[in-house]
Amino acid sequence: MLYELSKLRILKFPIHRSIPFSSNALSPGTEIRPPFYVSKNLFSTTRQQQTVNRVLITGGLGQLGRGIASSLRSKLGDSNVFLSDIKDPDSETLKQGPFVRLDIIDKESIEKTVFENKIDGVIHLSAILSALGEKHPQKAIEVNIRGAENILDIAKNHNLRIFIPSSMGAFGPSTVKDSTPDLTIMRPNTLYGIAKVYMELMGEYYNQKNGLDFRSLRYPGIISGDTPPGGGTTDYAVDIFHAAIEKNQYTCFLKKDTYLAMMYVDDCISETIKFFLAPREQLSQCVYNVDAISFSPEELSNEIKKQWSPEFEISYKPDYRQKIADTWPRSMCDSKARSDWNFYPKLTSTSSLVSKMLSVIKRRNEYEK
Ligand SMILES: NC(=O)C1=CN([C@@H]2O[C@H](COP(=O)(O)OP(=O)(O)OC[C@H]3O[C@@H](n4cnc5c(N)ncnc54)[C@H](O)[C@@H]3O)[C@@H](O)[C@H]2O)C=CC1
Ligand SMILES: CC(=O)[C@H](N)C(=O)O
Repeated sequence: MLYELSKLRILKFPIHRSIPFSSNALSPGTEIRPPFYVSKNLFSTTRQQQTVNRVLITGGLGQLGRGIASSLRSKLGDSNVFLSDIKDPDSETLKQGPFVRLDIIDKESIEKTVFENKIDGVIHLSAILSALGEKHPQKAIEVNIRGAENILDIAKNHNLRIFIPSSMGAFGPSTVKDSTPDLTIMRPNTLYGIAKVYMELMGEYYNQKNGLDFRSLRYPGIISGDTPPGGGTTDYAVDIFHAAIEKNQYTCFLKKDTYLAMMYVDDCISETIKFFLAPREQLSQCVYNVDAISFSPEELSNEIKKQWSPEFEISYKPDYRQKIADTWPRSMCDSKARSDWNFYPKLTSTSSLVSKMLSVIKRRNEYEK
């Protein structure tokens, strides 16, 4: 079925005129009412719904959104998963299910979408990633901090289950770098990391105080062959494959011995959906580390040489992203995720990752010819 953008795009707003907030502007006895879809703590502070049936995904046109939507649609039904983004989708994406154009800063439109479509779960992916955030600090604050505040507030007021990915970027230079535990020092020095820590703490606060069903996973760098990464410090581990296939050469923006925690996109998606749909009783905490593989650019390039071409050449030209990478974990301890809700990534070696990435990109290039 083709879901028409124009039908779902919020064009036919009920005209909501703002009432001047000076008491002089109101006649005595005037009642100030918020629009019908704006609610305030409709639900008791402890009630949590047991299932989710209709889900809104924000920031859904980035590296992870379409894959998460497609996997969730296979479980909940195509029409029950609403993809949204500030960007417009391509026609292929529109064919797959409902799409709404939403800016995460526009709280009123998000709340209206939630209300009108009987949304009971949110996967909030809108973000400005680490490297982009250091280049555009105001944008990072706006999207990562104000955006998270908006969506958490809506989830609290409408009793929605909410999943927001955190990141290994929530850790900082003073955090232990190997097998970083769930609970440890968190003093990140990027705007991205600071926003993630704030989001985690606000989610946990609403969980304790208002019973919000808040869930978060601290992802490592996510590696995908068919969707490009959105401006992070771990992007090299995707770019290197495209460069190898296209020109047998890559200039890496990190030093050759920079180890970072990583995960293949299929594992990220399947484990995220498992976690999002898990019964709340299975979860002993709101935020969990998840991890799969750790490698350096040199190790990755040696494996590419082995599996793709011995002629593949890599050179190193570290830039501002090196400073960010130096503050992040080489690996994270995810034992709690494994024992509580059975987190189980399938792709856990550099050689299997390289073989998977090469086959996905080659297949995609063939298809596009
Ligand atoms: N991809 C990765 O390696 C990792 C991702 N994460 C987290 O997972 C989540 C999703 O990540 P990706 O899909 O990789 O990010 P991405 O950068 O590829 O996509 C983010 C999306 O947010 C949208 N967006 C930006 N400003 C917006 C606004 N004002 N309103 C609505 N949408 C807006 C963008 O258009 C984009 O489609 C983010 O929270 C990210 O921090 C965490 C760790 C690793
Ligand atoms: C690990 C992340 O959060 C992301 N990939 C980034 O590099 O910013």
